[in-house]
Amino acid sequence: MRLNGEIPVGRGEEDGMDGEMNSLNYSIGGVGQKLTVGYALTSKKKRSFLQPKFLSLARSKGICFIAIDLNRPLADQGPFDIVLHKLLRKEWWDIIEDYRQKHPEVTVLDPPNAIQHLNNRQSMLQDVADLNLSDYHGKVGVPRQLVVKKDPSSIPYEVTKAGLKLPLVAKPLLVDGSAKSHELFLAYDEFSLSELEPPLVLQEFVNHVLLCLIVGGILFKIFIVGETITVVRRFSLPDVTNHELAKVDGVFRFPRVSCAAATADDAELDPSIAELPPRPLLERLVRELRLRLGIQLFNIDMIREIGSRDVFHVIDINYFPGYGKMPDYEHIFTDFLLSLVQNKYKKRPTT
Ligand SMILES: Nc1ncnc2c1ncn2[C@@H]1O[C@H](COP(=O)(O)OP(=O)(O)OP(=O)(O)O)[C@@H](O)[C@H]1O
Ligand SMILES: O=P(O)(O)O[C@H]1[C@H](O)[C@@H](O)[C@H](OP(=O)(O)O)[C@@H](OP(=O)(O)O)[C@H]1O
Ligand SMILES: [Mg+2]
Ligand SMILES: [Mg+2]
Repeated sequence: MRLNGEIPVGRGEEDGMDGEMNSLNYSIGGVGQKLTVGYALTSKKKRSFLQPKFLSLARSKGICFIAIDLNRPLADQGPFDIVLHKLLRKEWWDIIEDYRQKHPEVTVLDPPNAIQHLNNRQSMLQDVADLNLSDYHGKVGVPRQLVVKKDPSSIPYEVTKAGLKLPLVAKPLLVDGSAKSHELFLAYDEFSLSELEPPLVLQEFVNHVLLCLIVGGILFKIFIVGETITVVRRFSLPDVTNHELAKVDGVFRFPRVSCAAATADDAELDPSIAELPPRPLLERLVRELRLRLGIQLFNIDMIREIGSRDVFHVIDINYFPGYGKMPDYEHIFTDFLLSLVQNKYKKRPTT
């Protein structure tokens, strides 16, 4: 588990993949090993992930990145050892699934059906809930939540029927990498929720600040790259007090909190807030989720329940998150890519 400084990166617009072809092809550096990674990423993801320092380290280790041309059949490109992908286009899912089935020798990161499980905020947390991790160096659960598919007028009734406690965080049901899917609202009463546009997930807000700090609570962002776990601390929303709840009505859109600029790793924090979740708990959670989800590249957002030391809630899981801001991502990622191929060779029977 590493807790180094963050790598500053600018943000770009959210869009699909641009029309560029092979702009990041690199010849293989002077090492014996060759590894060809095809990538199909949004322009934003390319900018944040394929940074010059990473590409040059990869090149020195014999890893070559090739942009996949979406205007040509995938099977005519490569050959690739690994395909890395995160795109907004709907047509892509069928293309990559078909390719994966016809080319089992290529490691596709990650399988499209597994990613789709994380692209829906209802199914995303299901495996954590099913795991029922309690009494294992702590407890991990998920907040109670309700899905509203259509008819916002039924929300007040549904919220009361489900016994959900206010305030509620309203999140778009589907997560597709677009800015809209990250538009979140905090609702102080159930009636105002009818103003929002379904499909939505209404999630109980978990208070997670120990003292009434002005800056807000702390969120643990747990980055997973294969077997490697890296945890960083980010600032989160402040608690909602009962006094505030009684006084305020309405739904309020909140800005992107807990983004890379909200790093709390260098902040002077009360040790009871800053203490990371126990390592054995994280290892167990990640091992189980990797197995159940069938995914190698994701992160988990976790908060510690107010007043507890070891009760945690997972509130979000993201596929292929902003690794460009993960400390030491260059080394972690290149080692991971190389390990995939080494493992493949190890598994091959000798003739
Ligand atoms: N149930 C909750 N209880 C307390 N705080 C929450 C809850 N849900 C979300 N938050 C706060 O809102 C932030 C954004 O929520 P969430 O992570 O679900 O959104 P997102 O758009 O999927 O974010 P990401 O950029 O990580 O994909 C969290 O980092 C946390 O600070
Ligand atoms: O790096 P932080 O601040 O933690 O936030 C990330 C989000 O969690 C990811 O969801 C973003 O990836 P997508 O835009 O592909 O969903 C990711 O986008 P990026 O990789 O393009 O920076 C980031 O916005
Ligand atoms: Mg999040
Ligand atoms: Mg998310």
